[in-house]
Amino acid sequence: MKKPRVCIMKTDGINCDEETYYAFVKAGAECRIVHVNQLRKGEEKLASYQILALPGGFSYGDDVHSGKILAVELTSFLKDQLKEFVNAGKLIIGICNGFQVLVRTGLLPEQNLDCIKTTLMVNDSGHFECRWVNLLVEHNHCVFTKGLEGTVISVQVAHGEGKFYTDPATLQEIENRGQVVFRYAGTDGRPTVLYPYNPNGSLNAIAGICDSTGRIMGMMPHPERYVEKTQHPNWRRLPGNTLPHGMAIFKNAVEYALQL
Ligand SMILES: NC(=O)CC[C@H](N)C(=O)O
Repeated sequence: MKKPRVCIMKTDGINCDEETYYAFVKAGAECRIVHVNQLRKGEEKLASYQILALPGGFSYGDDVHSGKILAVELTSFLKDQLKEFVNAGKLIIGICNGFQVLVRTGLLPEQNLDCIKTTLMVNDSGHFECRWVNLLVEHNHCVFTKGLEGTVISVQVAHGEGKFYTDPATLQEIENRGQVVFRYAGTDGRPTVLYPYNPNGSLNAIAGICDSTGRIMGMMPHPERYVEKTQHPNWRRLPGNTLPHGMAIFKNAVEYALQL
């Protein structure tokens, strides 16, 4: 069977590309790590892929603002290719720094490459947060979380600028359209704005959102860091049949991309 192709975008400072590669290969995809300069020079084309993954890391050292420079590169030099990719019904996932890039391009929340409506700002704690958190998966139309809706999953966060923030009207729009995919949850599985369960002070406990088609998704936590059972610190105490929680996200993407 033909495997969907994933373009894992790389540039200076990105450091989760190999883990993302591993997760997508495990989910059944064929992956290539593509430097943004290869796309800029025309050596690679987004059109030859079905999934675009923007991995975590510190692109350009988080200079100016995390994800900003890569976002400007994408909107300045690859705008037409990105539009074509999105209009073809393909999938985009942004993880952590990738989510920061997606909001700064305007692809999230609403596929509008000329309008930035949301941001990810410095954590309320004022420092980098690197640990496991619980996420409640919302019931919505997101392609990546099919079958996970209503469950609470464990994943890692590792960021300094992860506080989801926007103006009240946009927040309301995102909520009304059901674009919230993940919320930070307490030990009872309910969304919370309280630290440390909500690691950054995100509005409405938002940890990830998608666009209105459900095909573009960004999240601050790292699902690619929980695709093997033994990556969980408590794995010996988990029921034997527990699937690593991050895996479903990559499997859903690959399954959807098979039809493209
Ligand atoms: N792990 C990451 O992607 C880091 C995200 C980002 N550069 C931050 O610290 O906010």
